Amino acid sequence: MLELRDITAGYEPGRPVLRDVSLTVGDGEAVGLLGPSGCGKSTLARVAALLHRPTAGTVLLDGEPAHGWRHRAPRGQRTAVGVVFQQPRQSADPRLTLHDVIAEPLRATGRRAEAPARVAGLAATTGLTDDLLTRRPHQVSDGQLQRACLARALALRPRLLICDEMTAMLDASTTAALVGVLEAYRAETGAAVLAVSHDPVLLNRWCDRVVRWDDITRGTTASDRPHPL
Ligand SMILES: Nc1ncnc2c1ncn2[C@@H]1O[C@H](COP(=O)(O)OP(=O)(O)OP(=O)(O)O)[C@@H](O)[C@H]1O
Repeated sequence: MLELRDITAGYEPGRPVLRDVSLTVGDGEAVGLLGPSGCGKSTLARVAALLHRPTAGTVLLDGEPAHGWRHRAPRGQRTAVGVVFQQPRQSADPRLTLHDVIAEPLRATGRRAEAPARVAGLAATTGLTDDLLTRRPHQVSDGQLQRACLARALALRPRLLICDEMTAMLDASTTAALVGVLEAYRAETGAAVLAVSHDPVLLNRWCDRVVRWDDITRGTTASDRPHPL
């Protein structure tokens, strides 16, 4: 489903935060990626989701190399992948109602007509009531907003879900609810998952296989570099 080959990526020329990282997620497989804070997990997740262009290496989705990132990614590749980030408030437009947050991918792909039925179904799946759907992000809790972000990630029925510390800021019951939603979605659709976290207990419970950052990188990482004084 997803193959990351010798990925090098960063934010400033000549200063990669990760180097020569390789990782594969098979069809229908749930892979956990475990690593310390700051090593580059989120950066790699963004590369895998075609949101951040690597400086070197290849991203393959279903064996097809990716050539475009963000809005330049081909629609077929972009819509095959759903992403949930750690901070829902940074990834949801504060002007939109939760209904419209969830419907965003449908609107962006010209499928607006499907939104009412699809959003209602996703809201039920993720435990959002009609009342919450009419509110804006600042009028709901982090957990409620993250439920909407997960619903948004599922809106186009992705075949790969990338969850970057999806539950890091949530309480135990919301964490269990969201992981339950994902497991039900996988059971129904056979989708694959790449779950990024620094919590081994969660990843071991949730994933078929857990890989450690040190096992997938051959080069130095941000955390290896000396900090400037
Ligand atoms: N937009 C950015 N611009 C510049 N540097 C960044 C940016 N995002 C991340 N970095 C830097 O890249 C390095 C890796 O960050 P990244 O968020 O990928 O790590 P992480 O393993 O996901 O960390 P955490 O577990 O704390 O979320 C860090 O040194 C970070 O400061």
